[in-house]
Amino acid sequence: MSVALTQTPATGGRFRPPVPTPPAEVLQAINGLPSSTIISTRDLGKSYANGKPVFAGLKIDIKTDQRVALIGSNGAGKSTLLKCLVGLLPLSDGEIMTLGETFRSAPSGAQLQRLRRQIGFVFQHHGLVGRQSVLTNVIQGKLGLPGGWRAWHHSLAREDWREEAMAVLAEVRLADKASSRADQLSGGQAQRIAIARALIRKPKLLIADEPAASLDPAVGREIMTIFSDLAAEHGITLVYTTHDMEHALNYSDRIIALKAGRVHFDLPTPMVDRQQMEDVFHG
Ligand SMILES: Nc1ncnc2c1ncn2[C@@H]1O[C@H](COP(=O)(O)OP(=O)(O)OP(=O)(O)O)[C@@H](O)[C@H]1O
Repeated sequence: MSVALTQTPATGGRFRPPVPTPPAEVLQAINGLPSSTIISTRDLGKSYANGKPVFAGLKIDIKTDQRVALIGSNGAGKSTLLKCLVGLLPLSDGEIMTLGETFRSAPSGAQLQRLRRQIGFVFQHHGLVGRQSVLTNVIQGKLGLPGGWRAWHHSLAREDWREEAMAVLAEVRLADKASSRADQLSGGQAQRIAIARALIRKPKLLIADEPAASLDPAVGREIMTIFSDLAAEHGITLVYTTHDMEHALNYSDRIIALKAGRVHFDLPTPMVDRQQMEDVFHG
């Protein structure tokens, strides 16, 4: 415990070797977070068909309501890990518990369905249907939920879903675009709609893979602010990948760094200094 608590917070410290993860009660005391676990992994390993391990022996525990930045240089395995955690990619080794579903290799069909109902996804490319309206795109976030066939078009949707869609559009400050075609939006606006489409599922867990990577710096900061604020406001656990140090430092409660197939550090964000970050990307 003393190792973690004596780390120099924030900027400018000298490089130190990988730091052990503080115990759960220390993380909780620092962040004031509840202690229920939303994701827990044991000895997690993943190799693709070429056999080369992307990572091995990973142990990660994520508590509810945390905003977690998963960082690492290109090819470090961030996207692979994120997809494994939610059952979108099969594991090679180990075990995962996500949202109460425990699986090895891959979740069962029923587990996957339960997971998908509780998770919102946002990817680097927004994946909106360009020729459809913003309102329809947001309502399509309900696909896969009970009665989800009504989400194919806003004209089929239940009245309360249309109201929910307008409410989440207001939260991303784009209610005035509800009837615009999605292909008439800027990249930043489209990503805000993708966030609204994830939020309408009322997810417990929001997964975002490089959500700001293809946006210019100012718009990227705006998107990260929306993510971080909405997750905190709605009590949604947010796990996002980034290779932007500022996006990791400014919008998370906790940073997990992957390097050379291992967890290089796993710390509350205020305890991470810039030199440690530099070492992840350039060391
Ligand atoms: N479908 C695949 N088949 C084989 N190898 C893959 C596949 N997807 C990813 N990889 C390899 O796995 C490693 C990790 O890739 P991954 O995309 O998870 O990293 P990342 O940290 O998200 O990278 P980036 O920041 O560039 O997106 C890389 O070496 C990549 O080439």
